[in-house]
Amino acid sequence: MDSISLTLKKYDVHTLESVPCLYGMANKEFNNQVTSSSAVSAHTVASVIVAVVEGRGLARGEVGMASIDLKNPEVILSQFADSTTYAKVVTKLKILTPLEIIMSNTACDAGNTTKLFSLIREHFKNVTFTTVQRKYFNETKGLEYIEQLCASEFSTIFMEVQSKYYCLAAAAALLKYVEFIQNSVYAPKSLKVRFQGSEKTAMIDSSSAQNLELVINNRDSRNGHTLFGILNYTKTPGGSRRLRSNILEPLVDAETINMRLDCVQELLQDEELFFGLQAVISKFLDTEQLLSVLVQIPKQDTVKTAESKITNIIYLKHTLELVEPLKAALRSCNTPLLKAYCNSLEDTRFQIILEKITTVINDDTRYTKGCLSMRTQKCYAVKPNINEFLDIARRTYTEIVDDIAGMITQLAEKYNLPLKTSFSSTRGFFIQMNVDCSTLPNGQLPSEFTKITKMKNTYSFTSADLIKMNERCQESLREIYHMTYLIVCKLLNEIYEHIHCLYKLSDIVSMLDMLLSFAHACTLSDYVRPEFTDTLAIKQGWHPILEKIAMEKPVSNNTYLTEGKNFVIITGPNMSGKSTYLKQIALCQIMAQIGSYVPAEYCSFRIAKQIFTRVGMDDDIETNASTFMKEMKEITYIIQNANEKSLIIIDELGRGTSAEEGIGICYAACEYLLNLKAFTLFATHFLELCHIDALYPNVENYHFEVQHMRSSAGNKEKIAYTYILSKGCTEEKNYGLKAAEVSSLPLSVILDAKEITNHIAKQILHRQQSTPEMMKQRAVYHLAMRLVQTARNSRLDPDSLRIYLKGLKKKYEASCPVPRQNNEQQ
Ligand SMILES: Nc1ncnc2c1ncn2[C@@H]1O[C@H](COP(=O)(O)OP(=O)(O)OP(=O)(O)O)[C@@H](O)[C@H]1O
Repeated sequence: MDSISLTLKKYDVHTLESVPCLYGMANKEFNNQVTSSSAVSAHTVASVIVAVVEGRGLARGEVGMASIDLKNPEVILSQFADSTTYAKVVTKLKILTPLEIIMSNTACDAGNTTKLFSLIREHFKNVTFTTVQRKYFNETKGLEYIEQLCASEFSTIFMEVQSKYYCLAAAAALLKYVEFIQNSVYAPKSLKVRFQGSEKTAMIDSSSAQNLELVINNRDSRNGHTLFGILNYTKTPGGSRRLRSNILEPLVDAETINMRLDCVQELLQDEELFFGLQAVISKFLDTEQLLSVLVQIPKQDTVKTAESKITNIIYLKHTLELVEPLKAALRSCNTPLLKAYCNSLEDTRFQIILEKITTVINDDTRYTKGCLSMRTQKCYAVKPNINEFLDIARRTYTEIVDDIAGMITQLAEKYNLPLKTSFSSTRGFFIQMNVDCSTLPNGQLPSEFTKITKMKNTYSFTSADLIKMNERCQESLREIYHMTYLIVCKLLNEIYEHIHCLYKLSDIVSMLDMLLSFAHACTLSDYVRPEFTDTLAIKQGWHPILEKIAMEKPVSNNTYLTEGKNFVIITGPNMSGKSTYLKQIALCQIMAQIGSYVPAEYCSFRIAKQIFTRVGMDDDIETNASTFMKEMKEITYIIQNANEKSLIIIDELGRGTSAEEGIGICYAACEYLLNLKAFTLFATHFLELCHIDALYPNVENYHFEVQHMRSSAGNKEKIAYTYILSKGCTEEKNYGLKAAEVSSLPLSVILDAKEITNHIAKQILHRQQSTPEMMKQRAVYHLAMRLVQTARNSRLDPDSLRIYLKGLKKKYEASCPVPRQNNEQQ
C-alpha cells in the first residue's frame, strides 16, 4: 500500500503480550470471575478504526462511514446526509470512540481542508489521523471486499448497501488499511458486515450524551457516577460494550423493548434462572475478541502468532464447552426472547466444532490461572501420538523443568536457605527467598546469585546455570509451539466453515449479560417496569445517579406531558433541584428505551426518536467557544433537528448574555418549540417566561418549593430546599442573593450586592412609572393578564381564546417587545 501516508503502528491482535487489553483483559475476566469495573475498562481502551468519506460537488454533505473494532470482527457501514454542522458524523464517531480515523488525502489537499476534515480533527484531538489516497476509497473494491469477506449468514447486506457508494468506498479503504497494518488478511467469508441506519435507534447527540453523563462523568472520568456506571453489572466485556452502545443509541421499537423487559421481568421473578444464567455467563471470555483473532490469517508466522493461535484454540474449546450449560440454564425460561436464544443454541455447528477440537486437543486442556500453568496447558494442548517429534520435544521440556527444580533444591541444601522455584513470563524461571538478609552470613546472598531484586522481605534472583537452563527451556518451547501451531492451523482450517455460529453465540452472551445486568440493578433499587403510550407520565420518579452518589433515595417527583400539555416551564431558586429533575427525566426515558426498569413508582413513556439537551454553562475551552456561543450552537441544533417525536430538555437558556436579550432569546426559542409536538421541559430563572402559559394552552408551569426559616440567632433568613415540584410559577424573589448568603461570599460583598440590587430595582421602577409610554404599556399588559384570567374563569372555547390572545400579544409586543420586570408585572 505504497501511497498511504504511514505512521506505521501495529495494533497487534495476534500477540498476547503487546496488547494487554485484548487477551490480558479476557484472561483477567476469566481468572477473577470479573468485577464490573474490569468490564468497564474493557471498552474504554479504544480499538475501533473508522474510515470516513464525503461526497463531492452536489453530493457534499452525503457521508459514508465504515468501522471495524480490532476486538470484534464486525464491519459497520453507514451512510447518511448530514447538516452543515456534521452533527451526525461527530455523534457517530463519539459513540464509536475510535483509535484511528482514516480519511482521503483530498480532504486536506495542499493545506485546503474540507469543513468535515477540520471538524473531525477539532473534535478528536487525541485520535490518530491517517490520510490515504482517494483512489483507495473505491466503491467497486468495497463491494468486492464485502462479497469476498462477508460471512454467508449476513449476506443480505448486499441488498442494503449495493447502491450506497460512500459507505462502500469507506469500507474499501478501511479493510485494505487494516489488513496492511495488521500484517494479516481476513479469512474469506469470515466477517460480520452490518449496515447501521439511524431509523432503528434514537439519536442522542454527543453534547447531550455528555450533559446527561451517560457514559462519561464530566467531573471524574474514573468514577461510576454515570448511567452506564449504575447499570453496569455485566460480567463480560461484550456485555459491557453492548450496554454502552445501547445507552448511547437506545431503541425506538416498542415491541423489541417490551421483549427485553419481559426477559428482565422473568429474571427478577425467577431467582434460580437469574443465578444459574449469571454463573454461566460470567465464565465466558471475550467472545468477540476471540472471533476477531480467529478470522485473521497472519501474513507471517512468528512464535508470538503461534502461541496466540494455540491460546485461541484453548479459549475456543472453553467457550464451546459453555454452550451446553447455557442451554441448560435457559431451558426452563418462558419469555419469547430467552426461548429464542435457547433455540439458537441448538445450532449443531457448536457441537461439530467442539468434536473436531477434541479429536486433536486434550480433553482436560483448559484455561488456568497463572502464566506458568497456562504455558503448560499450551505445551500439552495437543493430544499425544499425533506428532512423535512433538512428543519428544515435550519430554525434553519436562526434563528441563524437572532439572531446574532439582537444581534449585540442591542450591537450597548447599546454602541451607529456604529457596523456592518461581516463574514469570518476563524472567522465566528464577529463585525466590522469603527471609531477612541480615540473618544471612555476612548479611549477603552467596555470590553465585545474580540479578537480585528485593520486594519487602522477598528476594528474587537467578544464577548463571539457571539462565542457561531457561534458554534451553525456551528453545524447546519454541519447537513445541511451532509443531503445535501447525496442528492447530490444520484444525482451524477444518473448522473455519462452521465458525460463524460464534457470531450468534457472542450476540446471545452479550445480550443476556446486559439483561442480567438490568435485573441486577433492579434488585438494588426499587425500579419499575415502564409502559409505552402517547404520554410521558412518571409517578414519583427519582434521579438514579444521584441515588448512587448520595447513598440514599433522592426526593421523588411526578412528571406529566401529553400532546395537549407538551411544554413544561420549571422555575425555582438556585439549588432547588431544577437541573437534577430535568436530567432525571431524560435518564428515565433512556433507561426505558434500552429495556431497563426505571426509578419510579409507575412510568409510561412516549418513544422518543431524538433526545436533545441544552444544559450547563461551561465554556468550551477546547473549541474556543464562549458560553454564549456554545448555548447558541446547542439551541440552533435543537431547533434545526427537533420534531414531534423528540424529547427536549433545556436548562437555563440565555444566561450567557444580558437579562433582556436572554429573555428575548428564551421567549423566541420557546415560541418556536411550542409549535412542535415535541415534549419539552424548560427550566429558567427568567420568571417572565411563566406568562407564556396565558398564550399557549399546551404550556404548564411548575416550580420547586423552598421553605424559609429563621436562623437560631433569629436575625437571618435561611432557605430550606424541599426538592418538591408543585404547579405554578415560583413566588421567590431575589433568590440569587439568598443563595449567595449561604455561600462563602464575604458578608461585606453580600451587603453591597443587596444595596446595589435595591437601588437598580428602584431606578427601573421609577423609569417605568415616569414615562407616559411605559405607563401605557403596563396598562395594556395588566389588561391582557386580567382578560386571560377572566377568560379562563368563564371557560371560553380554547381555540378562540388562543386566537384572541395571540392578537393581543402581537399588539402588546409591538408596543413593548419584552416585559421588563417580572415582579412588577405580577
Ligand atoms: N430530588 C432531589 N433530592 C435530593 N437532592 C436533590 C434533589 N434534586 C437536587 N438535589 C440536590 O440539590 C443540588 C442542586 O440541584 P440542582 O443543580 O438540580 O439545582 P438547580 O435548581 O438546577 O440550581 P441552579 O439554578 O443554581 O442551577 C444537587 O446537586 C443535589 O445534591
